Order: sequence, then structure tokens, then C-alpha cells
Amino acid sequence: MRRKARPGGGKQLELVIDSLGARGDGVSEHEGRPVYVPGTMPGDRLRVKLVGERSGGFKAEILELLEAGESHVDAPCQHYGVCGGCNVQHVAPEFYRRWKRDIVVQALTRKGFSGGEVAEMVQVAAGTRRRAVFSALARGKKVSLGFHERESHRVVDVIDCKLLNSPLAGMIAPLRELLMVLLVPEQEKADITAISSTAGLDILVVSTAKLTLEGREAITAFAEKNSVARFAWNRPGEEPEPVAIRDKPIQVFGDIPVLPPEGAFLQPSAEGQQVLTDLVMGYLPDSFETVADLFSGCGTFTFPLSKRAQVHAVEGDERAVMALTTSARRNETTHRITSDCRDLDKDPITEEELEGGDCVVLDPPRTGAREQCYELAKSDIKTIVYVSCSPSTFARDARILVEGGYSLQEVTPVDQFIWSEHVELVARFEAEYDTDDDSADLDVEEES
Ligand SMILES: C[S@@+](CC[C@H](N)C(=O)[O-])C[C@H]1O[C@@H](n2cnc3c(N)ncnc32)[C@H](O)[C@@H]1O
Repeated sequence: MRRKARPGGGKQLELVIDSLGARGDGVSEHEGRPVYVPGTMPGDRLRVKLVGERSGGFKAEILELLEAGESHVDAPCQHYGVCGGCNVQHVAPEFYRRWKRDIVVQALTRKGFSGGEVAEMVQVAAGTRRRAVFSALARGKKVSLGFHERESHRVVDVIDCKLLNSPLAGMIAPLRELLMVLLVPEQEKADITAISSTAGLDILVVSTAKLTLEGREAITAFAEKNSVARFAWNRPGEEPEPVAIRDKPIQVFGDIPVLPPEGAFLQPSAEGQQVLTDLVMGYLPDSFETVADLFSGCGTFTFPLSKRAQVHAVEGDERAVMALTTSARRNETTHRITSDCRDLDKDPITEEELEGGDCVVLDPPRTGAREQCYELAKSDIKTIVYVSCSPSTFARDARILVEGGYSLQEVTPVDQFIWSEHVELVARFEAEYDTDDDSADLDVEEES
């Protein structure tokens, strides 16, 4: 039988890296096509092997680093190069800051913006991650617990992770021990969302493994020993079952305590949450009466916003809306909070529903908020603050808003996903002066 030809042919060559691509790989050129080499930097001289195709070019692996570029530094983590979590730990801090900010600038210039709107990037420190999703896999008598290798289903057995805060980092070894009881008998796998809260860890395991009596007892003992507030088990397609509840894993938004559902979306670090909240608050006008908080989650921005105005929070996850409304009912906020569970892609808040509102804050998932932005573009909302975790879908949506008569005033990149190619941002749009508006004409005449 003939063996399938390997893309790139396994060919070996020597090259020099020219730039760092948007996915964090060094980029060079071979036969007029780009060559992407993970773990490399501009100025690196290397011997590589072509191992596949990517984006009209080649993927390559390093065989030997012959000479390192001046911004190529040693990665601080022992799992670097294998773990898919952090692919740019080899980049010197100053180069890293410029490269990450530039990802935002380039996404905007591709959509016809000048890029001059982009402010300096705000960085969150390593060692602060309070929410992480781990993978676990039983093989024989062992369980690997950590993160996926890059572009692979293999799990890197993480000993030490530089991103995690100390409660999460300290949980890895005991959790691995526990998973031996839970996953080894059936040789199962699991996804584990772990969140640190003021009351202790909040852990959700999603797995098809059957939970035995021995497993339940092991979870209870683990929870007692490791300051776990809540430990829930979730078979896919079923509701999460709380197996051990020792306390309420409360999160605080503004100064309002909220009890999120198991495995809830939260900003990955408390520090990042504060940075984003401060930017959102700072981009809103000094005084306004109403604001819609779209894609509100459990109320990260809703509660701080409620100190300044009446808030209407809209979110697609029913359990998150429940957490938000329960907390709004229990805790006095200065202004009223209303909420709605709604799919904003299929059923965006319409131009008519937005009528008379002052401001909108939106924080969609990576796919952006195209349908919602078409409605916003037609509305008479004065200020829109857009929080995004994807510069490219943000730039697409920004173009919709600008074509609808908004101006993009400022964009601040935020680095919460440290040592990865992911970058977040907060942006402010203002409604442009409408010359067809008679009342606006009148105001100008009266002033002059
Ligand atoms: C990036 S998170 C932001 C959540 C919140 N603003 C925060 O900072 O914690 C995006 C939120 O959008 C929600 N979501 C995703 N798709 C949605 C949709 N089509 N309609 C409404 N909400 C959606 C998710 O459940 C998630 O809570």
C-alpha cells in the first residue's frame, strides 16, 4: 500500500523569522508562501521541518535554533511548548505588549478604521486566574489533568501553571488524586471548571463516568480537606448535581454578592473584572438615566451600573439570569434592575425597544453581536460601550455601528489572557450629531 504524502513533504530547510503572526507563531517565507513556526520570534535563525499546510502556506517544526532573535526569551513555564494554553511565553515583555496591541490595531485597519483610536493596552498580572477549565483523561491507573496540547486532544499533565491564582494552583494535585477514584475504573475523561470564590473553590465536573457511592464519599472528603465550597457533577445533557455543598461560592460585582450557577461564565480573574468594569464606567457619560446591559452574564457590569442608572440586563443563559435577578431582589441597589432571558442573535433588542434609552453596554461572546449591532445602528442611543474578546468580530460590528451614524471614539485593549494570542478590548461609540434632527438644529440656534 502506498503511504499518503505528508503535506510539506517533511522537507528540511534553514530560514529566518520575519514577524510574529496573529496566532503567536513566527512567520517566514518559503517558495513565496508563508511558513508558520510555533515558539519562534523575528530574528530567529532556524533549521525547521515542514510538517503540514496552513492558511495557504506551511506549518513547520523547529529542528534547531541556530541563533535567537533579540526579543526571544526563555519561557518561564516547564510545560511551555507542549501545553496549548500559553504559546507566546518566549516573547520579551516590550515586544509582547506592542504585538498584542497591534492585533487590535490591525483588526480595525482591515475594516477601514485608522487604528489611531487604540489606546495603550492595560495588562493583568500572571498568577491571578480565578477561573479555569481543565481536561482530565484516565489511562491505565493514571489520570492526566491539565490543558490540551495545541491542536490536539492529548492532555498535558500539568504540575505547575503560572497563570493560576494560588487556590486553583494548589488544587491540581489533590484533584488529580480524586479523579483517580472517579475516572480510572471506567477509563473515562472529564472537563472540570474550577472557580475560586470568597467562600472556597467552586468545582463542576462534566463527565459521562458513573458516580458511585465510593466516588461520592471521595468527593465529600476532598471537599472537606481542600476548602471546596461547592462540588457538582454533570453528566452531559443533564442538570448539574451538587454532590458536596459546604458554603455558597459567592462572587462580588460592585459590592453586591451574587451566587453564580455551577460552571458559570465569569471574567477569568478578579483583577481583569475590575479593569473591565473601570473602563466601562469611565467610558459612560457623567450622567445618564437608563442603560441596557446586553450579554450581562450573572451581572458583572449590571450591579456596578445600577449604582448610576436604571439597568435592563439581557442574557441568553437562563441560570445566569436567575442568579442575577435573585441577587437584585435580595440586595438594595440605588436604581432598579430589570432583566430578560433572550437570545440576542436570533431575537436582538429592536430599534423600537431601544427608543428613549440613553446608553448600551454590550459584552458578547467571541462570535460578536452582528444582529444586535444592526438594531443599535438604527437606534437613537447616545453612548454605546462594547466589551469584546475578539478584535476581528468587534471590528466587523464597529463598522456596522459607524455606518449607522456612530463614531468610534476610543478602544482600550485589555490583556487578561496572558501569554496567549487572545486579547480583549473595551470601546466607546458616540452617536454623531444628526443634521436631520429639527430639535438638534433648534438647540444649536439657541446656543449661538
Ligand atoms: C463574554 S460573556 C460576558 C458576560 C458578562 N458581561 C460578564 O462580564 O461576566 C458573554 C455572555 O453572553 C451570553 N450569550 C452568548 N450567546 C448569547 C446570545 N445569543 N444571546 C444572549 N446571550 C448570549 C453568554 O451566556 C455569556 O454570559
